Amino acid sequence: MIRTSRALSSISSIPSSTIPVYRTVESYRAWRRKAFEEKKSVGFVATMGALHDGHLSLVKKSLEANDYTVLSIFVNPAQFAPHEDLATYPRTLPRDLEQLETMSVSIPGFGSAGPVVRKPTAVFLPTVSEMYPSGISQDVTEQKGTFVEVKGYGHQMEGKTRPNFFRGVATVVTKLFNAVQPTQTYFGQKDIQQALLLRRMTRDLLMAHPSPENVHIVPTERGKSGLALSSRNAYLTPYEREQIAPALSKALRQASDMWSASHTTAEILKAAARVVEDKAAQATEPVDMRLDYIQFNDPETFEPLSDEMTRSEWETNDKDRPVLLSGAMWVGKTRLIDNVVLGDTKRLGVMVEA
Ligand SMILES: Nc1ncnc2c1ncn2[C@@H]1O[C@H](COP(=O)(O)OP(=O)(O)OP(=O)(O)O)[C@@H](O)[C@H]1O
Ligand SMILES: CC(C)(CO)[C@@H](O)C(=O)[O-]
Ligand code: BAL
Repeated sequence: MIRTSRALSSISSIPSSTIPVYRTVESYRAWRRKAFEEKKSVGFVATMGALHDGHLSLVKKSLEANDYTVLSIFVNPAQFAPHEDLATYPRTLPRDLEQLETMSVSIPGFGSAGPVVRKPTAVFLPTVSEMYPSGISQDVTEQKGTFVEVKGYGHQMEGKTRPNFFRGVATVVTKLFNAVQPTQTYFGQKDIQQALLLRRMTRDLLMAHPSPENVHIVPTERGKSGLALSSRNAYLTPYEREQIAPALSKALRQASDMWSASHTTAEILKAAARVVEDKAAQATEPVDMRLDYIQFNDPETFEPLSDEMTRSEWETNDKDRPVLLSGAMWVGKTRLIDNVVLGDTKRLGVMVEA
């Protein structure tokens, strides 16, 4: 086990934690060098904090497959548009560290060796100036320095409503990969376009840490109502969370059934929009809910399927290729997203559920 106590000693404002917390690339790299020397694998989960069971499912996958697991917590200004919620984004560091401290997985030992218990090994918690040495503005026209764009794949789906979002994500994740140097990394299916785009980025940039085949996608963790867990759910009132927000996953489930029954995408999207409209009409408390989009998209190009496309026709063209069915919905000022992969999820590299 690598000794890391020095990592904590210079940090006064960080809650005390049994997991070493690194605030600088330099201090983290000293630890990472030793892991390289020991030939230990390092799994990595990138987050913006406010951890929930969705994040923890990614950490669990990493613990199961790697000697060490590193999680980053960084609320990245570059992926928020100036009018978005950077200032109010939930920040719950003490609780995040507590949750990580309670996590462990037991790995069966080989031969006479007993089981090995693995716990999260390190948290990377950089400051904004550490991540953006040239400074960072949320206004793209004022930005200076180096940015990463995955051209042709960031303007559809989520990118339509959030035009500079993927530029901000690709930039920060490139920096995080350069700093953390992971062997394997884990992203959530909830943000499916992000995960697929980042895998493409590792391929286009010839990355080795991680290599594209080591960018894993973990299925979406949901509450009992079907609502996808998300840090932004914290913005919702209990009524919105329990009664209103689940309309999005309900609309997607119905759309998925209609796709199986080979309706056209146009028919399905109309019916899906009605699920959300009906929920708004039936609300017993004043709510402001609005569908942003529900779409069927090609998982390779992210382009929308034609209005007349049906499952039978899609499968005639390319039998095993999955389709992305995704959506976004506003509940007041909170924007929620969700998706379902139609067809063989394994072909997109989505891991099977535990
Ligand atoms: N419900 C979930 N199931 C599985 N993975 C998830 C889930 N929610 C988030 N993740 C994944 O966790 C990683 C970090 O996400 P992030 O910190 O932005 O949390 P989030 O809940 O997605 O926040 P937000 O509400 O801002 O979308 C991403 O790879 C994301 O896809
Ligand atoms: C990948 C990520 C941590 C980059 O800031 C963020 O977009 C997220 O949490 O999904
Ligand atoms: N999970 C995606 C992060 C964002 O919406 O900014």
